[in-house]
Amino acid sequence: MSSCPSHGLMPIAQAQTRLEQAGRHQLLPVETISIYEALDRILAEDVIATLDVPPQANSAMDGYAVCCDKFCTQQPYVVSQRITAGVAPQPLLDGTVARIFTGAVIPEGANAVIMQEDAVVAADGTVSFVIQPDAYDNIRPQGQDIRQGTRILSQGTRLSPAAIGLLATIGHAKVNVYRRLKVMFFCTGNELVEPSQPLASGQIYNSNRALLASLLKKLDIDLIDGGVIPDNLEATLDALQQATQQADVIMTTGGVSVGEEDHVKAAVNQCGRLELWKIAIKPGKPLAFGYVHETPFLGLPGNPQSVFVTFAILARIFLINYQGQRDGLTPQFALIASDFAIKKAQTRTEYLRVKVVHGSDGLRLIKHDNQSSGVLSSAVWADGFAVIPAGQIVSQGDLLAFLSFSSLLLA
Ligand SMILES: Nc1nc2c(c(=O)[nH]1)N[C@H]1C(S)=C(S)[C@@H](COP(=O)(O)OP(=O)(O)OC[C@H]3O[C@@H](n4cnc5c(N)ncnc54)[C@H](O)[C@@H]3O)O[C@H]1N2
Ligand code: MOO
Repeated sequence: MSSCPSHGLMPIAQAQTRLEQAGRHQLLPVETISIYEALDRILAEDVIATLDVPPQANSAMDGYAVCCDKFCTQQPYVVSQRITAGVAPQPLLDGTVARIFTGAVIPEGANAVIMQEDAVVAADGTVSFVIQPDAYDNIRPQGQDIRQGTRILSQGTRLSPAAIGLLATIGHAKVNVYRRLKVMFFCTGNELVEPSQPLASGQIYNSNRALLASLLKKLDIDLIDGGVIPDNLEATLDALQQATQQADVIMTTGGVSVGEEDHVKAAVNQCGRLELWKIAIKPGKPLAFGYVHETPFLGLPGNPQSVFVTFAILARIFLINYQGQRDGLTPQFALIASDFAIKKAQTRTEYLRVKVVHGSDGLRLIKHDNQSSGVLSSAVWADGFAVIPAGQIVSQGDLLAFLSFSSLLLA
């Protein structure tokens, strides 16, 4: 295990690269599904358009299709045909106009559409116009959206509502995607009690189970909830080994620190190998990554806020790469002025829970007073994380990288 020599901790960027490479090394099978089931799934092939969209030039307005060469605004025109959306028009007769509606195909011989608001219909049914049209006015040309033969979506795209709409635009009812990633997850700790059960002295409610399940669902992961593993090595070994039969990836919370009641690391070392441990991240330092036999394993620290941060900053990278995602891998961040100061530099890069507020001179980041790794309420209050790189102090007004929760969690 390589690590940062000064503090025995691996820099976050190095851990992220290792996790990305490990995730890319894995391959999921491909399946064909309906586009109506495909939201948030990962495309397993490039999609090439087999037709132009729109397939024919059509009208952008309700009005009249005209030929604007030799056009005269004073002249009354005979309306020689009526073209509605969905029908094939006849060629436009010389010296006439066609009544046309939005989305209807432009007839051969017409090269502009005049809106009906700019037309005057006489009692005899002829039409004159108050404007002189230019060629292509109010015409949506063939292939304006998509040209036949172009790649419209790339392998590795997470299918958004717009991407699914685009597949339908070119007539695809089905799409090839990677099978959903199966993650089996466990919480560890003798102190844990499930919500709704009575709480005895020394016990706490298991919040990581609900938290981690929700974080995984955000990535469209197929969950297997393994429940709680008690704090002993045999139970931990059993649970991890059984999980290799059921899941693509195993995740745990807790038990990765240095106390003799922390058995997860020891169990992974016994039935597999640990590749990463101790990252320069605050909170979340004891994040562990390795393999149980050959099944990838992610051990998140037990503190609920450490679960949230290590999931968003580290585990997510491994998971989305394993899912096959190759676009949008880097969360978007904004640089926003800090409304607070940090006078003491840290040895770990810190992810502070902050809110974005409107100050008199623009946006500002305010931080919650309680940044403890055991605290979840400040994460509900916050909009995202401000990143304070290891070794840096912050003065009021400094620009900080702000990562919104939505950019981190919507994959
Ligand atoms: N001597 C040292 N002690 C600790 C170090 C260290 O470097 N030296 N690191 C600290 C840091 S940083 C962290 S983070 C924690 C991580 O410890 P573990 O991953 O072993 O987690 P646990 O000890 O099992 O639990 C920590 C904390 O979180 C609570 N917890 C655990 N699971 C849940 C759950 N499912 N729901 C709610 N809360 C949970 C648990 O009760 C503990 O309070 O280690 C430090 N110690
Ligand atoms: O790294 Mo721990 O998560 O600071 O509390």
